[in-house]
Amino acid sequence: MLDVRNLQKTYTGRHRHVEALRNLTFHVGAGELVCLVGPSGCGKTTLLKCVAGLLSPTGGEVLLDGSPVTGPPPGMAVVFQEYGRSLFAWMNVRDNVALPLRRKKLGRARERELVDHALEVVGLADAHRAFPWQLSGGMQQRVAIARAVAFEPKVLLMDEPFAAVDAQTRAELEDLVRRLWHELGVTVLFVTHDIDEAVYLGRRTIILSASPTVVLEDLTIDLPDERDQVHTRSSTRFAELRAHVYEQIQRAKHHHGDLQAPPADLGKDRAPRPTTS
Ligand SMILES: Nc1ncnc2c1ncn2[C@@H]1O[C@H](COP(=O)(O)OP(=O)(O)OP(=O)(O)O)[C@@H](O)[C@H]1O
Repeated sequence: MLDVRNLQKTYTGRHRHVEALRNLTFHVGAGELVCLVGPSGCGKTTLLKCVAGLLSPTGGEVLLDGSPVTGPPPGMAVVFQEYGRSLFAWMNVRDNVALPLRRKKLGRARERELVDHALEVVGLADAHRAFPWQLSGGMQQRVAIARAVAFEPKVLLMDEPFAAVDAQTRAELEDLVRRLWHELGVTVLFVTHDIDEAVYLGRRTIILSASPTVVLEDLTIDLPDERDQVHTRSSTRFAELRAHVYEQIQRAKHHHGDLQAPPADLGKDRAPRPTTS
């Protein structure tokens, strides 16, 4: 479905060159939910923008179903962290959600159907006439998610979408993403700097090194598929995986792409079984 091959990105300015991504290769299968985690400034947003076709890589390529991504592909939707900036204050919830559908020219009835369904699944059916500034941060982020859902994407890219909401709202939104992923069968690439979130959400977590960035580890999250905030997070396996990702991130902070990635520490009893795909 989604292939990132030898992706490189160097920002070139008049006085400054920043090699953000050195060499990234990974594959996301259809219907997977994969998290990307790494130290602050390691290039997560840069990577996501390249995948979304919003930024041209310096080298390598992104393929969606075998076709190179050279601009925003029709089957992709992105949810950014700054929901406040992605919603238009002068449009009500319904119009904000409907906005990207306009260029699909689906006809009014179908558009209404998609918007109603999207608002229903994110739990905002009653708030469709409200304006963004009348909603809490968590509700505004739900509107941004509804907008992505209404678009019926094959691939949903999420860039630290819950970084700005409180812990309780974050937990609710995490469960919402898992539910949507299950119900819609959409492929999700989820960027986060939150280690718990990276373990809780998906079946795989890709751990990135510090910039210039390479893939440090592609870790299988072998938690049962039925997850909930209380039992999953208090399970022994969750704690083991969390500790492992934490240690890897600590290592990642000192590990730049110019070094050979050392193998994951498999010697300890509690170490998870990392896989590379
Ligand atoms: N437009 C730009 N011009 C020059 N350098 C940039 C630009 N955007 C990002 N960078 C640099 O590229 C590197 C990666 O930035 P990026 O925002 O992708 O990292 P990140 O992992 O998303 O950061 P954070 O965890 O803080 O959100 C940083 O060194 C940053 O300064």
